[in-house]
Amino acid sequence: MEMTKSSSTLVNKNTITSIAIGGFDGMHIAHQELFKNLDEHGAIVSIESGYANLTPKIYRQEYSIHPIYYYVLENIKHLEGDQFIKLLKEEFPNLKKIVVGYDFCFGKNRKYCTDKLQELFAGEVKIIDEIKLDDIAVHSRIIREYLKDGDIQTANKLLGKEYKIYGHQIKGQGLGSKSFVPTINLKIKEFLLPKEGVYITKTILNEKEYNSITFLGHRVTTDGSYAVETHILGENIKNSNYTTQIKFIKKIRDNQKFNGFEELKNQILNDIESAKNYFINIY
Ligand SMILES: Cc1cc2nc3c(=O)[nH]c(=O)nc-3n(C[C@H](O)[C@H](O)[C@H](O)COP(=O)(O)O)c2cc1C
Ligand SMILES: Nc1ncnc2c1ncn2[C@@H]1O[C@H](COP(=O)(O)OP(=O)(O)O)[C@@H](O)[C@H]1O
Repeated sequence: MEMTKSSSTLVNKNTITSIAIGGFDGMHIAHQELFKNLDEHGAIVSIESGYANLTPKIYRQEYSIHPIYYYVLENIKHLEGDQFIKLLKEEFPNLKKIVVGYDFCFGKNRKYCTDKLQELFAGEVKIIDEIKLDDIAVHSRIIREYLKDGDIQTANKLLGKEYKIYGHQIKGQGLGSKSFVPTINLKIKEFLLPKEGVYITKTILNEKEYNSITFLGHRVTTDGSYAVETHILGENIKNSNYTTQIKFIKKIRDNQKFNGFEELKNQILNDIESAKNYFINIY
């Protein structure tokens, strides 16, 4: 049956018969493997540690058709095993099945793991073996490391999608259009930012997706401040109030200090050529 995306605010918890439990920052391919084991009345129980920065809470539902219910780790981490199961049964009275990964632990001092879950829960417990891709274990902390290294392609493989951040447009130095190329300057709050450098990206503005190039880093050649700036390839777009989304595809080069604006401008024009060639070759 074709299922449509359901927000947890619209789904009655009484209808839920299966749940997957975890942190789910990233909604990566291992998380998706858990979700495949849910039935059509399945839900995601997301335990919020406060550290999520790949898919912060309000951005997570986009990546699953199953409704997500959020619980704050601080409020449940003291529970003994039986109290945790009791809570789940109170929350989801018709719960028949729980899906977790091989490393799932819960409760006081994380002393209850999958064996205890099987012992304490009267229904079915499905445990997913460790998911790896090309011998790399798929975990949000591993994906964060690849992003911090600028290895977007590996991060994207593990995510099963292009890493995407959301930001608000802010005013830049006003140098871009005059001395370089026009850019949209962004303020990014909740998302992990990849390593400083220049990236091939796609930018979504007002639901339209554009090919783009994005600089992240300290503007060591101009004012030294940290910036996230996107240039839309082949278009001149005015800054606007739209929330902007950036999808990362590939790093072109590291951040660099240039001897003057002329050199920086020449390099930016080269970067733009590389990005355009990339998009020509994939289509
Ligand atoms: C594709 C691209 C690459 C960039 N690379 C660098 C760089 O390597 N080093 C640097 O200091 N600034 C770099 N910048 C940032 C420029 O310094 C910045 O665009 C300029 O300061 C204009 O800023 P404004 O938009 O706030 O006016 C780059 C910008 C773009 C669009
Ligand atoms: N590589 C993996 N293979 C199998 N299950 C996993 C894997 N990564 C996470 N899980 C399971 O997914 C759920 C969410 O785990 P979480 O700790 O939020 O993920 P991560 O390890 O990526 O931070 C847990 O039940 C966990 O056991």
